[in-house]
Amino acid sequence: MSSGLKETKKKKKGIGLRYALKGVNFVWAEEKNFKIHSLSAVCVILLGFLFRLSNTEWLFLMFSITIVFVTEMLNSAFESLVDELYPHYHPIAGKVKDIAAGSVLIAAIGAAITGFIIFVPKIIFLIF
Ligand SMILES: Nc1ncnc2c1ncn2[C@@H]1O[C@H](COP(=O)(O)OP(=O)(O)OP(=O)(O)O)[C@@H](O)[C@H]1O
Repeated sequence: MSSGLKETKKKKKGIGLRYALKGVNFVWAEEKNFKIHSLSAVCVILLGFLFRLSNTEWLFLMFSITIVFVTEMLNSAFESLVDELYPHYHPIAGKVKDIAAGSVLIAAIGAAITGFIIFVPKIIFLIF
C-alpha cells in the first residue's frame, strides 16, 4: 500500500460516519431511482402509521425497505467503478452492471410483496 494512501486512511479514521454520509449523499445526488425509492419509503411508512402496524409488521417492512436502499447503494458503487475501469464497451462491464441492477430488482420485488401482504388485507377490511 502506498504511503499516501496510508496517510489518507489514518486521517479518515474516527470520522468514518462523515464519509459514510458523504456516500449516501453521492447516491442521493446522482441516482434518480434512489429518490424514487426514498419517496416510496416515506409514503409506505406514513401508511404504516395510518394502519397502526404491529411490531412484527414494522420489522418486516423496515427490513425490506433497508434491503432496497442497501442494494441501490451497492449498485451505484459498482456502476461508478465499472464506468471508471471500462469507459468503452466490454462484456464484463455489462455483466457486472446487469447483476448489480438485478439485485436491486429482486430487493424491490421482495419489498413490494411484503407491502402487499401487510397492507392489502387491511385495505380490503377498510373497504368492506
Ligand atoms: N461499458 C459497458 N460495456 C458493456 N455494456 C455496458 C457498459 N455500460 C453499460 N452497459 C450496459 O448498459 C446497461 C445500462 O447501463 P447504464 O450505465 O446506463 O446503467 P443504468 O443501470 O441505466 O444506470 P443509471 O440509470 O442508474 O445510470 C447496463 O446494465 C449494461 O447492460
